[in-house]
Amino acid sequence: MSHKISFGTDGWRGIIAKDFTFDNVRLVARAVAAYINELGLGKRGLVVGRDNRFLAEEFAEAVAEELTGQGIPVFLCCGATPTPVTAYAIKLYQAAGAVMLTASHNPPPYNGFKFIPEYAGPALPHITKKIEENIAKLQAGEPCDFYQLEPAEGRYGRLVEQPKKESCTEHHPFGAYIEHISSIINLEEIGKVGLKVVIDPMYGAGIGYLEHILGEAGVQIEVFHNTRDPLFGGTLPEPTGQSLEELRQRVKSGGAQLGLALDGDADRFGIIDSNGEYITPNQFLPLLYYHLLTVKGWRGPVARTVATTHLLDRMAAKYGQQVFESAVGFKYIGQNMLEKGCILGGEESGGLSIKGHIPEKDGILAGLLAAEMVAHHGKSLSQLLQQVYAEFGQLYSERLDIHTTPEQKEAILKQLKDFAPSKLAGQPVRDKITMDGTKLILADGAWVLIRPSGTEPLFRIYVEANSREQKAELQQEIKEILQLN
Ligand SMILES: O=P(O)(O)OC[C@H]1O[C@H](O)[C@H](O)[C@@H](O)[C@@H]1O
Repeated sequence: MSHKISFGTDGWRGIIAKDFTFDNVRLVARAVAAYINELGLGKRGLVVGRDNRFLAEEFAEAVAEELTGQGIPVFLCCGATPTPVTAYAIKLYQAAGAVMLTASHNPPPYNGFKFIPEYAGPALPHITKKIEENIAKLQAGEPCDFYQLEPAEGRYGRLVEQPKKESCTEHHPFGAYIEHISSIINLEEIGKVGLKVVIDPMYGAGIGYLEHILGEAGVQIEVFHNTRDPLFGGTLPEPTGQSLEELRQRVKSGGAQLGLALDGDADRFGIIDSNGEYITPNQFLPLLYYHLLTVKGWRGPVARTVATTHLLDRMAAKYGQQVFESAVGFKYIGQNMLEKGCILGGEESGGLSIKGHIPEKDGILAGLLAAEMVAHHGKSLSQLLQQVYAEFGQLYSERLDIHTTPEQKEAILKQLKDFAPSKLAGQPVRDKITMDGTKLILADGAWVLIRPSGTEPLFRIYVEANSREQKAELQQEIKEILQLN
């Protein structure tokens, strides 16, 4: 039976054994091979990485087999590998791209397939469209235009030449990635100040990274949830305020300066301050931009999505810099970073990267930057935040995730088409942006955005306001208008 396989906000996701079957994974791998060979890049090879989920090794081997079967050498990463490390390995091996098998922060029954092109950031829609077309052709029994390449030697091309388990680590991009990261982060300064950091890799592919880098730098480390568990301890591997309760407790009870968490494939970050407070991405991104501008002395634009805080815009304005706004998805941020020379790209869902790194979100990098900021300023992140608020004003932002039936979803989408209120919460609507959902900007700078998620069966309502009261009022009004109460 043929399944509809499509690449959403960030890759194809499916339930293991239902949609995410060996047959389908092999099919998508062949479609990727065809795409790479159509470009004439096959000989450069593809990196294959995978997270810690159920049957991860077996799925990665199946992908490697299909790729090598199409004449593409494979750099198979040994062990669970974070998405940003798999992406970095493309640069390291000068490969034509990478396949990353992960369902990121989705529930345990899921797995996923991300294709990362040679620029080492998430694939843009025109690329995934080509892969989807190849999938359809293969499903219909039509041949794709494979280039006739010499098949690579052995099952895994270059890597299978040394298939012994003990030599796997030699091919792990871990060491090179750490060296690269160490050239971006001031580890010396972090090591000097006697920091204590608690780390929660959420049983995911990021196990070992933050603890190794910070530990080597001389930071006192406490780590938990650092064994493989495809059931993620009964929770979701998503580092949000609600899911980081244990990290919060451990930071407070252990007198640590920071708590750092990663999602299932370590491309997203979660940060807990010394007082146990969850620092949201919308708070951390402005802090980081400020750090890059004032401490590192960098100058350059910032890339954010429509759903991300406008506090970044206020900073950019003060420093005479531009802001590039895009639809949700790090693929668009990555593109803006590459094309517009942004020094920071980030989004409210917990993804960021900076100049000098790959255009892919990286939770490990984010955690290390948080440690660098705390070490440099000798202050907690919430103290630093107060400083930023004093200079740029405070904004209150929140995202509500609303579960809908397919019928409700259709009805809301219809309603949104002509959604153009002249006022919201008593403020005139100044602007309407429809690049992803509907965003309404009010005269006083507050804004709301309503959009369907591309990764979950949800509608998201984002609000950013000038006060807590205004935020609540806007949320209530939007829910009433869309009949979501
Ligand atoms: O809001 P959604 O469409 O569900 O997307 C939420 C997030 O999904 C993935 O993690 C993407 O990599 C992110 O770039 C995106 O922000």
